[in-house]
Amino acid sequence: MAQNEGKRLAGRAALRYVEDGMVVGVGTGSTVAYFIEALAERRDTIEGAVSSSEQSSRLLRERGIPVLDLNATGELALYVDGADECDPHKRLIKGGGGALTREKIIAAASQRFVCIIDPAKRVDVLGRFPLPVEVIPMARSHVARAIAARGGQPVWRDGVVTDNGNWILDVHNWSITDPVALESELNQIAGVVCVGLFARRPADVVLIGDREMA
Ligand SMILES: O=C(CO)[C@H](O)[C@H](O)COP(=O)(O)O
Repeated sequence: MAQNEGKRLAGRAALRYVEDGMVVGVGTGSTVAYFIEALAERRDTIEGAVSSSEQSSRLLRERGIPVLDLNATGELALYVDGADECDPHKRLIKGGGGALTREKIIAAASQRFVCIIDPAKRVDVLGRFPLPVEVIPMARSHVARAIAARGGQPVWRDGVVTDNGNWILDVHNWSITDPVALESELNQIAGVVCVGLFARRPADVVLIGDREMA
């Protein structure tokens, strides 16, 4: 299956989790763009969406879907987002699109996290995709040294500024055998805003193309 077709199928398949009257949490990326396209067909039946990025907010508004403030909506029933990697325990690497912090906030505030991926995103062990870490700009070198001391190879995503005004380090060559422990450990480094590991709060449902992962 071509990768884009897998993304399109997954984006559409997530519609079956959308219920009337919902406020839907919406992630970021090319797979999510397909979901937003499908969600537009339901725009008259839902209340609106909470968006994880300026990019998704723009797409939602273009499709006539109201973008709501998470501070006003309370907890959400559903969050739909893509991922860069997914292991057999539904733990994820996210943040290839740079929206990891807002994505993690919405995932934490949602009862059900439906992750939509194409088959190429499945891995046995996380870490082939470089792990994104959002950092406060003045802490970039400090965090990079701390990560290097733990065996990772951080590379600054030079020129990229997140929606929160921060920078991103992409950590290469890490075979992440204990993602829950690593997520906790990296969160302790001063200057780290968010780690793109979604292991402490994994996805609840993973749709690979239009098929649900067991
Ligand atoms: O985490 C993300 C953005 O921060 C995306 O979900 C991830 O990068 C996958 O993107 P795509 O659907 O374009 O392959």
